[in-house]
Amino acid sequence: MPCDPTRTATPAVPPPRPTPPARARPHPPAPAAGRAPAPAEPLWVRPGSVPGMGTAIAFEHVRKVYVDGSVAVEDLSLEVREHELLALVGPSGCGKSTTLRMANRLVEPTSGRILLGGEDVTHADAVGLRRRMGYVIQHVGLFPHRTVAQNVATVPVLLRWDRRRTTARVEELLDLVGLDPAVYARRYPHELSGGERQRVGVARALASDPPVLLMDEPFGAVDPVGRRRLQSEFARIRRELGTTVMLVTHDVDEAVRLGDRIAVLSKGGHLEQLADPVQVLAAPASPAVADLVGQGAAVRLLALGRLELGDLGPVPGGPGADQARGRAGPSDEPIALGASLDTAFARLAAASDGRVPVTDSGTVVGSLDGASLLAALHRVTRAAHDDEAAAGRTA
Ligand SMILES: Nc1ncnc2c1ncn2[C@@H]1O[C@H](COP(=O)(O)OP(=O)(O)OP(=O)(O)O)[C@@H](O)[C@H]1O
Repeated sequence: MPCDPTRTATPAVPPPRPTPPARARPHPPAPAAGRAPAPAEPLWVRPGSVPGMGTAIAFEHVRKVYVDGSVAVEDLSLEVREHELLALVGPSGCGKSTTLRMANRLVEPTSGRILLGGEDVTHADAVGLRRRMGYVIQHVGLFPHRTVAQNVATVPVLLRWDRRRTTARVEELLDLVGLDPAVYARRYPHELSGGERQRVGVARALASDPPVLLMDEPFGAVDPVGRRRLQSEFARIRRELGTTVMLVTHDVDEAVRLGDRIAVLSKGGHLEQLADPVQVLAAPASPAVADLVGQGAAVRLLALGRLELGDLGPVPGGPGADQARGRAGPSDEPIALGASLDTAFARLAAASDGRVPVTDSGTVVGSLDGASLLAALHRVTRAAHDDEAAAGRTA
């Protein structure tokens, strides 16, 4: 992950945030027994929000040429919507990290404009800008001689929060990322596993509740199982906080699992496609995207598609049903309408007779077999093609 060597990612003090909306998070985490009471003001003020409400970050014709003449990003225009997670994927060296680092000016753009919440920050004070954005990188960069609690408290201390508020915040964050403060707060980074260090890095980046979080291969140093767990926990945290996230990853599965939208880049920061995960998988906009999503696209789509009524065969035992095969046996546990297609696939594979009853609010509304699963997959793919075509018409 190359960068301008003169620049650092020192977290610092964010400007005051606007008064939170009255619709604060409905269930703030309760402080654990025996801990310092939570301060009167809510620690989490941003409710989980729907993406697409406005533009959080806009890149306008941004270009980066490094001092040795390498053109990392030729001419990139891209918008990150408020509250969405935009995943940047693409082959090694295509300019993902450069793009991310231009957002917080760890790398200075050569030309073009970058807007944060509508404000042109291309020439704003870079340190001040970084104070408004969390930043998580693969090798977390925890301070080795500070405890976990001190690491997480880095920004609150810079913000001169009082001790009680800082302690409450640190404990809340550690709870949030699944590390028991009683066990972990006093440990040092070398006393943690890679996955635990990664969690501390995420907690530290979230400590001041930044509206925007930049993440560069944040789970890259973790083994596949731990990575999967971290991803789902992070997805949950993000849903709760409504943080806007720009995530760089090599891992298409990670982009599909976490991204509201995916930006596929090719060499020179060329934007090949910017679309939701289903569209990228089912309707790749160019051979470069098709190449990136590869042979696994159909399997990945299974995880994204949902079972709908129109996909189903007749109700087992109902009119028109194949009576010989139709009735659900005790081992054929029904599956709910709206279940993900990969769950449906797994259930079907285990079914005693290749058919699974499907229920809606407890009532059997149809049955699932191989043909219906295929129909569902085709439906998802067709819809993605239609959406992509519509996007092309309006572009
Ligand atoms: N400080 C630098 N000086 C010169 N060239 C650089 C510098 N940083 C990056 N580059 C070049 O810019 C291009 C884009 O690099 P960048 O790190 O943004 O790509 P990437 O897509 O994040 O790659 P990876 O996935 O391998 O991390 C590459 O060709 C790289 O060699």
